[in-house]
Amino acid sequence: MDHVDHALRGRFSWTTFDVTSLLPAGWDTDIAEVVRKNQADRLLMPPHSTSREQVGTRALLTSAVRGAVVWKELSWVVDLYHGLFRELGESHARRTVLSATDRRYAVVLNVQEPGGDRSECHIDTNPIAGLLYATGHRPGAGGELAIAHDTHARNTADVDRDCSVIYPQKGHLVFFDGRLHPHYVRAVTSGGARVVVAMNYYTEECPESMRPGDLDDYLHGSPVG
Ligand SMILES: O=C(O)CCC(=O)C(=O)O
Ligand SMILES: [Fe+2]
Repeated sequence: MDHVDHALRGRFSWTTFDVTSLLPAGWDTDIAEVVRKNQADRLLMPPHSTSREQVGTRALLTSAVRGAVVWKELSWVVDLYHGLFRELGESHARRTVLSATDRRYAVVLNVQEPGGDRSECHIDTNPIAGLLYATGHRPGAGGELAIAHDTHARNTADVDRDCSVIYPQKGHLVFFDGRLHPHYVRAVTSGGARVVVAMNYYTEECPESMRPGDLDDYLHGSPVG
C-alpha cells in the first residue's frame, strides 16, 4: 500500500458515474434546444489569476449558456444539481458537498463548436467540479479534457507533456478537484458541437464565499467583433 501511495501522490484522479438511466427522457434534446436558442459567443481575454496560459496568448472564442438561463429553462438540471448529483459528489469527495447559491456560476452550459478554439488553460477555485457531458466525442475528434499531473504546469504545452485525458461520453457525470491541476479542453476538430453541463460545488473547508470577486466578469468575457 505504501508503494501505491507513493506512486500516486499528487497524481490527478477523478470519478465518473454513468447517469444515463437516471436522466429524464429527452434530456439531451432538451439541452440541445436550450443551447440553440441561448448560446452566446464571447471572447475570453487571458490572463486572470486562474489562467495558466503563455504570456501573450490571444483571445479565445468561447460560447456558453449563462447560469441565469439554465436556472429558468432547465429546472430539472437545477433539481439534479441540488439533489442526486450533489449526493453523488458526496460519495466522490467523502464529505459534505454544498451547491452554490449564486446562479451566475452554479450551473452553466459550455459549448465548443467544431473548428473552434480550445478552452482556456486554467485552474478551478471551487473544490469540486461536476461535469455532465451532453455530447460524446471519440478519440481523434478533439474535445477531450486534458488535466496536468504537474501542478506547476503553466500552459497547454506543459499540460500536454504529462496529463490525464478525459474523453467526453454522453450521459457521464465526472467529478474532480481542479484547484491544483491545470487543465483545458482541446479544440473540437470533427463531429458535432461539444456541450457540457458545468456545475460548481463547494465544501465547508472551501465555501462559495472564497470565490474570487473578479472571476465571473472575467469568464463572461468581451463581445465578439
Ligand atoms: O468541459 C470540461 O470538460 C471541463 C470544464 C472546466 O474545466 C471547467 O468548467 O472549469
Ligand atoms: Fe476547470
